[in-house]
Amino acid sequence: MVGTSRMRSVEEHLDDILAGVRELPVESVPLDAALGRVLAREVTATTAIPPFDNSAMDGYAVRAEDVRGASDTAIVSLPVSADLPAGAAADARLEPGTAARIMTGAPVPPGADAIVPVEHTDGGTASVRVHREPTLGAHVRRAGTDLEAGATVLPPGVTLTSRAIAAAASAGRATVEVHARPRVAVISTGSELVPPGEPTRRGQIPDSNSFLLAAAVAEAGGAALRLGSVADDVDALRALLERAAREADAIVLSGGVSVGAYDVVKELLAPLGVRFGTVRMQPGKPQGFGHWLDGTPIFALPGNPVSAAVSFEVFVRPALRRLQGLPEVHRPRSTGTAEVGWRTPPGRRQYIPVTIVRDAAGAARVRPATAGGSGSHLVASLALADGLAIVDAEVEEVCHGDVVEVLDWRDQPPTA
Ligand SMILES: Nc1nc2c(c(=O)[nH]1)N[C@H]1C(S)=C(S)[C@@H](COP(=O)(O)OP(=O)(O)OC[C@H]3O[C@@H](n4cnc5c(N)ncnc54)[C@H](O)[C@@H]3O)O[C@H]1N2
Ligand code: MOO
Repeated sequence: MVGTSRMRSVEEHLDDILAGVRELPVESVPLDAALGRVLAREVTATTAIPPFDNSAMDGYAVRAEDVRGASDTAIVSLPVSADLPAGAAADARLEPGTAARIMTGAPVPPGADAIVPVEHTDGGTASVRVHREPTLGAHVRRAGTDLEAGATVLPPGVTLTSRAIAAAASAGRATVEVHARPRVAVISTGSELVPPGEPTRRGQIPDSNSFLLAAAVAEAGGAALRLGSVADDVDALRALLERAAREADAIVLSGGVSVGAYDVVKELLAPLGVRFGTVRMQPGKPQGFGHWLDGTPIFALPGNPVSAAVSFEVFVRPALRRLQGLPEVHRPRSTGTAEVGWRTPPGRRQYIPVTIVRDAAGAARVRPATAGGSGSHLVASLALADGLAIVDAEVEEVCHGDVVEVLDWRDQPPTA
């Protein structure tokens, strides 16, 4: 349990979250709707791929021995005994001493063991003059050379790309079994918030978090339901949460989790068993996680925009990947060299937005992206960041030339 007395580690809080979410059910979707979805059951080939021996060239199917030695000075002439366009169903044997005109993709007739490309002939239709000898098996694409019938085309857990969808189609599948896409309700809390574009009076600011978090949900493969912002009012928040729980598989809130007098998120949710506490990280110190009355997981993230972005990356994104049945919930990490020095908070792991420049060999150089360093309110300059540098709690200062851990937002691109 997150105590208010003791700061927990990032890992402790994340373990709680991952233990508190379950893979969503499996559904069957047509290939047209499969992009970005996570495969739940393996796809096997209904037939061999390719399903039959076929020609890789427009030309003539022959018995290689019938045209052995053919050259510009020793032209071999054969009668054309069949015409086989792609899609031809004919399966008559190629009679010795004849050629079948054949197009790319058409089934190679039994008995033929080489294709002579049309360029090596006179292109005749009644008979054909061959002026180059093919090697045995030339330009014949054998059945099953891509995959044998029954073989695994795609294993469970893969995110379906355009290439993976093509593989499923070629395996004779019209639908695939995938995990449901998590529907995630996003709610900002705070009486100071107004929808972007509307006039603000002193004290008010545009709600950026609900847009940040909804877009981040989509980037993580979920379907966001952005319910906007709600004032610091318990009844209004309760009504919105009831709707969110009905319509979504998870709820992400921002704001109202610190120690302020109007932190309604805590006021409403703590009595329901949602656990609030502090995590040894910066930004993102105050965190809440638990479940609504019907079991819908609720993430209560801090309201500062950089804190919300970092908290989503560190806690919500892994959970959304778990809900989708992805085997790896973490984004890959690498390292980078600090191009400038910066201060880090004592006793808390720092997640600082950085620009990342890679040299030709892939080595990364990083520098803080937000002009004011790691200030958790620096939402505008957050847009300049390529990722986060992660600095251990024990480190008090990063010096020019130090190697730091790097999480690159450009790695593991959106699942949809
Ligand atoms: N006395 C203390 N005060 C604070 C502490 C603390 O330990 N003791 N912790 C600070 C830290 S760290 C953070 S992070 C914030 C978290 O506060 P809340 O989650 O309660 O968030 P709010 O107070 O509602 O807002 C904080 C900040 O962010 C702005 N904000 C909120 N929502 C949005 C939004 N949707 N779009 C754009 N900006 C938003 C809000 O206006 C505030 O400026 O608490 C510190 N305080
Ligand atoms: O921890 Mo707060 O999240 O610094 O901004």
